[in-house]
Amino acid sequence: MSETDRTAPADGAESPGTPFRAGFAVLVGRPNAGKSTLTNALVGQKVAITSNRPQTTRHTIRGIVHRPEGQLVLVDTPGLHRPRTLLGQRLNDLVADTLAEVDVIGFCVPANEKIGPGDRFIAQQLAASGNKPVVAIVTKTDTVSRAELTEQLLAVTELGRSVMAEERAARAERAEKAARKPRHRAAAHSPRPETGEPGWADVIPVSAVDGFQVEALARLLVERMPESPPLYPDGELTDEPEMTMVAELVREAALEGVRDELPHSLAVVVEEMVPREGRPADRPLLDVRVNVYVERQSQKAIIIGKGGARLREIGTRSRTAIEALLGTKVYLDLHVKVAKEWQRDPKQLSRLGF
Ligand SMILES: Nc1nc2c(ncn2[C@@H]2O[C@H](COP(=O)(O)OP(=O)(O)OP(=O)(O)O)[C@@H](O)[C@H]2O)c(=O)[nH]1
Repeated sequence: MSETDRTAPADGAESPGTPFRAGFAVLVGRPNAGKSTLTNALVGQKVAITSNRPQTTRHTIRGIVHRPEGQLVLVDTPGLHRPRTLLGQRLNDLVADTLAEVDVIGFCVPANEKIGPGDRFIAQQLAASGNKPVVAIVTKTDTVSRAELTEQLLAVTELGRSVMAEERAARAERAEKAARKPRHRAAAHSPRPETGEPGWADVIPVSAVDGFQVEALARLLVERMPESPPLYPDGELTDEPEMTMVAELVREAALEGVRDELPHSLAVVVEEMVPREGRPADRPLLDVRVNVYVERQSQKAIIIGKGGARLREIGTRSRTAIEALLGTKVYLDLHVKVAKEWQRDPKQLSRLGF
């Protein structure tokens, strides 16, 4: 892309003297914290796939928020987890890589659930991850009373204060230890002493459902971006390849109404998307071939259902969603395959795009 492509937007909406800001933000939080829904609310169009099952977002999906004063490239990550399987580890690596690349981190904590070990674990990771500002976002405020919200805001603020203070103490201790070792003495002088109250850069309550404070959050995040021309042309909402979004739609439909353990054992790969030949120009048809991978024969049976009923349902539901996404008629060819222990097999993982 040439420099001229990256200059300020043609509408000239920003006021003279105010520098345009652009950069990257990521929303993290435990599964179901409301990250995908908030991404959609900020971007203003459905790009990330939501469902009421945890862990539907395996791929990093970017939404782009355009505002007169700046541009926010939003990366939606999977939930940050304690690693259990290799897949969990991969997800965590993905999260760590993403954190290193962004300008600001939004830490989502739902208003309607007590802060748990999962939240604390993520908060500690964020504190340890270094110098990126972390904005704590209390999500789903429409589900609680004012008093409950106040209580949660205080609890989240206190969580930030405690994890940041612990991290600061740990760093000071490490520096002191290093200073006692003669060969590290020179390096021990370099870290600057940390000043100011430890804690989150900001704490903000939002509701993606009724829109409460979504604009305020967008402004707050844009303010944290570096001065920069827009990174993407106006109007571009996502740069996620269509195939990944199609895979996410099938995955979402396949997870609907099935057992809790299935989400971890399910991967969706779009093998092919090709326009059907010989169709009239005004009535195109897209052939989409998709494989759904499960780990065990028993899981395959769950997906397929009695007499293939569930698979037909999944097909219809995801085809409708894909047609809406791509704006064209779709013929969906859906297959369920068993890929044994794929969660623990690095070769299979990379074949499936993880
Ligand atoms: N009432 C209410 N529900 C919300 C809000 N935001 C999200 N939800 C619901 O909470 C559930 C989880 O939301 P997601 O956006 O999928 O959560 P997530 O953090 O992306 O979840 P993972 O993909 O599992 O990491 C869904 O059922 C949403 O409809 C909100 O502002 N208000």
